[in-house]
Amino acid sequence: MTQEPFGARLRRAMDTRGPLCVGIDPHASLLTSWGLNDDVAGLERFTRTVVEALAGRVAVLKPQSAFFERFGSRGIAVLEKAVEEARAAGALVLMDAKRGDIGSTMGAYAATYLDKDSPLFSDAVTVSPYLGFGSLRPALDAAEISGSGVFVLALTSNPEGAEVQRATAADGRPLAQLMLDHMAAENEGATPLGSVGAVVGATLGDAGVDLAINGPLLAPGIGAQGATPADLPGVFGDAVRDVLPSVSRGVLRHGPDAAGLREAAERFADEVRAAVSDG
Ligand SMILES: O=C(O)c1cc(=O)[nH]c(=O)n1[C@@H]1O[C@H](COP(=O)(O)O)[C@@H](O)[C@H]1O
Repeated sequence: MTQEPFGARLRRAMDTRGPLCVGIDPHASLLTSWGLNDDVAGLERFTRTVVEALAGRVAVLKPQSAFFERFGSRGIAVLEKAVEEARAAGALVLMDAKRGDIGSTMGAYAATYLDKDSPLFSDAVTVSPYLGFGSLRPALDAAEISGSGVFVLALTSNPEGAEVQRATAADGRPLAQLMLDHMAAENEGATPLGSVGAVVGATLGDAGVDLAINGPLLAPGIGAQGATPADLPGVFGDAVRDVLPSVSRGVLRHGPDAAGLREAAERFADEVRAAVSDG
């Protein structure tokens, strides 16, 4: 059976479960504050708690691969299990791996995250286009085949990003705009939403670029990095309805209590709904 495209599945998940992505970022400091050891057993317990509390409720879970990779193969095994269990509970899994390389190597990353037969197969993956948008072609093609999605960095939430992303490209456009225009071309004609998303930080004040890519806009930076759901209309303007806000530490700090995690996620989703309907 052909998988329904990611954009359509995401739109439905956001409508039914609420417009929120919760990041699974097992920082050493969070493991400690949850009363866990900073080891594989702690990682496993932390991840299982988040998945059990939230995978049946939130639209998207976004594990940050680095926090699992730092434990080597046993950390990756925890990540594989989390992806499988979160998807089985109905959450879409966005693997935050931020991969980017020459096209031939990008093919191997695509096989890792976007091929149905891979143990790390996810609903979507984050990638960097700053080796040239065309270097992402293997990932874009693999996503189309498996009905998965690709989130491409455009304007990241960190202040250092601007020196690259707002630099002027050869044709006079800001580099981020050039990338967004490539994304819009990939999503042309898709309904209700394309499967190529952009990453645009919620911390930016006013994005200052044209965000009409007909695809989802992942907005990290809410919570620990200082942005709030109320900032979203100012950053995204008319595109705010396609925004998928992402929160990691702002939710995770309410663990290990499952009810605390759920309440925090619900509160953020409610605040996002209110901000979007006012915006
Ligand atoms: O792609 C991302 O998710 C991402 C892009 C970006 O521009 N900024 C950003 O913070 N992120 C990720 O989003 C998460 C933010 O975590 P918190 O600041 O704890 O909510 C981290 O996993 C970051 O790696």
